[in-house]
Amino acid sequence: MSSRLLSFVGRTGRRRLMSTAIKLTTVEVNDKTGIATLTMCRPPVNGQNLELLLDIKSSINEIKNNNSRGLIITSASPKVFSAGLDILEMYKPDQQRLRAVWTELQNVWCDLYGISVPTAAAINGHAPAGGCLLATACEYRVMVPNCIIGLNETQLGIIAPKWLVSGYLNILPKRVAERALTQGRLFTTDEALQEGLIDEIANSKEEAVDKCVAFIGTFAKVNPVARALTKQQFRADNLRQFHKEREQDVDDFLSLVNRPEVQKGIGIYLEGLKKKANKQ
Ligand SMILES: CCCCCC/C=C\CC(=O)SCCNC(=O)CCNC(=O)[C@H](O)C(C)(C)COP(=O)(O)OP(=O)(O)OC[C@H]1O[C@@H](n2cnc3c(N)ncnc32)[C@H](O)[C@@H]1OP(=O)(O)O
Repeated sequence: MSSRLLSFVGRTGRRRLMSTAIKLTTVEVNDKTGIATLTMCRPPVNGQNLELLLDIKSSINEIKNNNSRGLIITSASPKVFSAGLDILEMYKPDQQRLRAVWTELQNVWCDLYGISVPTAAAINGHAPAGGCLLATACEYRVMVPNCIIGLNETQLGIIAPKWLVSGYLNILPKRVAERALTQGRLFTTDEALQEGLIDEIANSKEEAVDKCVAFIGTFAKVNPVARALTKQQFRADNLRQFHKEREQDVDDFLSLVNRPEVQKGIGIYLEGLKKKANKQ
């Protein structure tokens, strides 16, 4: 949860500042279907800063504990599912915070990847890098047209670690995954469907959510315990490997991000993003 200072005029006529907690995610459970929708709400692009990651984690845990029949993840932004890690967290970073950001990204991934209920991503906008990570941790993906999705880390001079790549490898043939990762390729919606990175295209967010609901509905007559154990069987090796390496992975991430040439690259990339945004 992040906090914001609200200014108001109190009874004495003096202006006061009040700190309020703002959640960057919402969870809504549909009474009829029992399916929970987790919506990311950090405008403009759901950049994954520490606070958003903490809220996603707490929402996944809420869904784990409220007997929901399934989880759909989506975004409140009209054009972007998530732009991935907030690049400002990686540029000239505070070391303790950077460590916490990466640890929470790991937590979000393993909670979403390992949750027993069926999961689906209603990708209602662009989903590069960490956005793609969230989508590929799910069991099903529906995306709106004319957007991009993929792991573009090499374009930023950083390397997606094995646990992050495992979502890709669950979905794409190894050959396609290797080429896409080494190129830092971002797939258009049509290309993503063609390669199997997404399962369906929908014309709107509402249609994407409906298609996710239909996917989760396919398990209605399947024993949920048998389903969950089967899912775990498929995902256990990746999770075991991740837990073995997670601490080393945090150290590797920090030392990579702190390299002067990587800092320089991130700075240039950020400038490019800002220039592009100002031109629009
Ligand atoms: C061991 C090491 C392992 C490393 C593994 C790393 C794993 C994950 C890393 C990441 O997730 S790195 C993040 C990579 N993300 C990107 O490269 C996406 C960059 N963004 C875009 O391409 C576009 O913004 C978009 C998502 C396609 C959306 O385009 P749109 O035209 O709708 O919006 P913009 O005008 O470009 O942006 C609006 C506004 O947001 C700022 N912004 C965009 N993305 C980010 C971001 N990831 N972090 C921080 N800020 C971002 C952008 O600069 C604009 O800001 P203003 O100029 O308006 O202030």
